[in-house]
Amino acid sequence: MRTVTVLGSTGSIGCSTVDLLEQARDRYRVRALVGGRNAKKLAEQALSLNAELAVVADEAAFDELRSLLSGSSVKIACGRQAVIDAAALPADWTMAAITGAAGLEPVLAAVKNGRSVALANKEALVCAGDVMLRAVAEAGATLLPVDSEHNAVYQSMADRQVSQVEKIILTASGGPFRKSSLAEMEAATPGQALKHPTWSMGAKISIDSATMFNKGLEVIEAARIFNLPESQIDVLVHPQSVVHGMVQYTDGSLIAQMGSADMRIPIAHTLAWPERMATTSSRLDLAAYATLEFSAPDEQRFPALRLARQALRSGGAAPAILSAANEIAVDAFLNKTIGFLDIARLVEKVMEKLGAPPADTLDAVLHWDAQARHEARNLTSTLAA
Ligand SMILES: NC(=O)C1=CN([C@@H]2O[C@H](COP(=O)(O)OP(=O)(O)OC[C@H]3O[C@@H](n4cnc5c(N)ncnc54)[C@H](OP(=O)(O)O)[C@@H]3O)[C@@H](O)[C@H]2O)C=CC1
Ligand SMILES: CC(=O)[C@@H](O)[C@H](O)COP(=O)(O)O
Ligand SMILES: [Mn+2]
Repeated sequence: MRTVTVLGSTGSIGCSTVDLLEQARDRYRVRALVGGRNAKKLAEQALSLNAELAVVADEAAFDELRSLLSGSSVKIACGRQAVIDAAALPADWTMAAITGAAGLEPVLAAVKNGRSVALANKEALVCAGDVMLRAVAEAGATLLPVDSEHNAVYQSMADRQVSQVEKIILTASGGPFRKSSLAEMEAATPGQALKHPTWSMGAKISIDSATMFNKGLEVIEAARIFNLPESQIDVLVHPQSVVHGMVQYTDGSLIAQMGSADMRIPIAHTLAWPERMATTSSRLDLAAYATLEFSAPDEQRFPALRLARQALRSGGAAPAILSAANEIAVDAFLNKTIGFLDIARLVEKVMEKLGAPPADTLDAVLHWDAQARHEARNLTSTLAA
């Protein structure tokens, strides 16, 4: 039996992970499940999987969790430190699926165990790349990419001919505004922006897909995971989301990974790695697709890609600043405080103000994350006025 922990078990990736674990009860024992504030879902999952521990980050949700799990053998805890402590419990495999920089310290705690960490939480690697990769190396941990594009590239590099890689290609659906004019995007509502054309995901990443900050964050994530410069990471808009990522080798071979738009496929790849496990996910019916389209992204309508590439080239805290400012801007857009195109405007302004100071320690990353949030909040109120 392998032991597993799921950080962010109540979210979109977390629920897909729990679904896979429920189908393979004989192979995995659940050490800890961690949620933000959804005590009902967390309790249901903990009972279904007979988890040793269930932790809810929000202390206000603790009483509900306690009453839902009273009489069961599941231990319970709450609060930020309890989340980090749960992540630190030794588990053979940990799913890191808390959204945003809130997931950073829990991921680092899991990495320190020196086992396998399946990384969905791209913001953690974007904001603290050096710190995380150093921790992975020091602990001898294995970082397995869950993000569909990175998992695709990882699978396409299975023969490990890394020195023969010319470039990698991340595909992008183009989001709900792929064909929209700037005027339409200026007036876009949260409801429209949340409607992803191909994937069903949490709110934050759905908005990131609509602005294409998701792809920008993914370029930075790929640079960290595959140790490649920004110039060797291409983005290709592919509205069908059938091809998830590709690796072009120096001999001209282009190896791609394909699959239906179901995150249980890459999650299963990391859960069973280095073996494979069966899933019930729908199989691709390529004959049902008349065409597969590919085109270059439009950086005029989607400045997020340019900003992320700039942050990656600048280095230091620039990616952390971009990601933190984006988190605040996405919240403000969802709360209808700012408009859709204001998200990128606000991030650019915060980047201009804070630049790219050094960030080679966790404290420095957290400091610049906090500064960026502060600047972004100030700008949000200016835009709202
Ligand atoms: N969804 C997808 O298909 C993909 C997601 N990703 C990445 O995976 C991560 C998760 O995305 P997704 O599942 O969509 O997001 P969701 O919003 O659906 O889920 C987020 C999870 O994190 C929990 N959470 C939020 N804040 C905290 C906190 N402070 N402490 C502990 N737990 C917290 C939430 O708990 P609760 O709901 O109980 O409040 C929930 O379990 C993101 O980084 C995203 O970019 C990457 C590729 C694909
Ligand atoms: C499923 C996944 O990995 C998401 O990151 C997805 O790629 C988002 O879609 P976009 O390609 O529109 O950003
Ligand atoms: Mn992705």
